[in-house]
Amino acid sequence: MIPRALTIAGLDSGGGAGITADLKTFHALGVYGMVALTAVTAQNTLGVRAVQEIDPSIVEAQIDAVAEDIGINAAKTGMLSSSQIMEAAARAVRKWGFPLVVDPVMYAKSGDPLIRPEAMETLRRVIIPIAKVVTPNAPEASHLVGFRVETLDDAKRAAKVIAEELHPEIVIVKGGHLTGDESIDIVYFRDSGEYRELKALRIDTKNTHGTGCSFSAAIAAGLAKGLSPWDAIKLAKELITTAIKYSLPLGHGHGPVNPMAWLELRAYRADIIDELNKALKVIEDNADLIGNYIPEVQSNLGYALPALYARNLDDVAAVPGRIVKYMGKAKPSGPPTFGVSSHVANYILTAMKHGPEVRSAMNIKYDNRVIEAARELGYVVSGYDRRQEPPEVKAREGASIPWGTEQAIKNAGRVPDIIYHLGDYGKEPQIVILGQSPIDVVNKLLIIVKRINEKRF
Ligand SMILES: Cc1ncc(COP(=O)(O)OP(=O)(O)O)c(N)n1
Ligand SMILES: Cc1nc(C(=O)O)sc1CCOP(=O)(O)O
Repeated sequence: MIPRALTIAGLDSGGGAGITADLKTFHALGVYGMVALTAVTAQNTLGVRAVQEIDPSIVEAQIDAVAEDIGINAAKTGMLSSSQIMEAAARAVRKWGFPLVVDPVMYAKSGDPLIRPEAMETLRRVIIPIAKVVTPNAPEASHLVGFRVETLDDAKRAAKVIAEELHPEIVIVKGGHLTGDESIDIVYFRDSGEYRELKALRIDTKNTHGTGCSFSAAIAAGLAKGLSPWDAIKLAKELITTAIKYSLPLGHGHGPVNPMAWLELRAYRADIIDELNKALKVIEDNADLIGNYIPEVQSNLGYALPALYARNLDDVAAVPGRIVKYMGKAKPSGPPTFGVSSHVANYILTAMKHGPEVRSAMNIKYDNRVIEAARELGYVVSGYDRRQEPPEVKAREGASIPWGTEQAIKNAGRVPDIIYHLGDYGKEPQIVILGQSPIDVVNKLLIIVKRINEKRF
């Protein structure tokens, strides 16, 4: 049966934190998500404007309702703003006995408070002691222990104090607010007294709204799936690092992290390979026609992840060993794979900066008839002169094609359908056909080639 997890948390109307972040995270990890809503916040990326707490008896009733009927394999708490809500949640947790991850939410990213001052003591006395895992960031840990947590040594000391004084099984003092090239979380196991560290490269972004929510939800999802606490924590660190890397630049403040990236990246990668395979089949079905247009350097057909995810050459799939000319026919050398193209991938990544929907391209042999036919057919054609390439660009590995593509886009005033160059010393002239998908590119090529063939007779 599908694992089931519950979030006991607040609603962020901006969709970045609270229950919406939690549900996205649960589902990204293949866990069915349920909600016990504790508060409605009128909130966006800039701050919290208003809060309406839910009646504590309704919070408890929500937990009872889903526990009785659907079952809860693990849960997490987020915003618990009052002592009464905390007492109600704690009663239900004790009654049903599921493992609990506590994100001790105190302030929003904007600095606005999400807990009543008098509830701080209830958080310490009632909620944290029933946690399997508690996940304070450095400022939250400081509030819980009464000293400033600014260094890794402070974080270690705070984790031990929280475990010994408040009795959760595992304490994670998160490193997001600390400094250094790496974000290091300190994990402390109360029973064994053991410390472990979780490290990830620090990602330079202001769009971190919902980080703590998604991280704690991911741990709860891992526990719901039956992972050991340590495996659940490691999985959560991977998910949140991906969610921050691909966070969304929305709003004017701290944009939301993107837990769906965990799922979307896998789905898009599979889809891209499928689409390339379909287009390569069309090339093989027209191998004689297309064989005449394979250049000396061979051809490649590339397809990039959507703009949010396309950062470098590894995010573009193409044909390893390229599309060769064999016995006069076009023949893909191998199955489409990510990270195997540099030339075609660079055309695509540069074009995407100007037209994010243009995610595919194929290079063919330069032939003046292709340029003429493409123009007659109404395609936008634009060239660049490799001989004009500045020496500093030439000297930089991999810089020539981005430079040339920029020139061609500038000349056309938009991303063209066709980019060509007439070569340089030791560089074969090329034509590159661009499009939204590999099928779009191959269709353009076939339309052009058929037009040339029609004109011959
Ligand atoms: C309703 C609600 N719950 C929790 C938060 C905290 O989220 P955020 O401000 O992004 O901070 P972390 O998730 O990183 O701790 C909130 N703002 N609203
Ligand atoms: C070698 C080469 N040069 C091209 C140019 O346009 O200058 S296209 C090309 C072939 C494709 O290369 P890849 O497999 O790295 O995409």
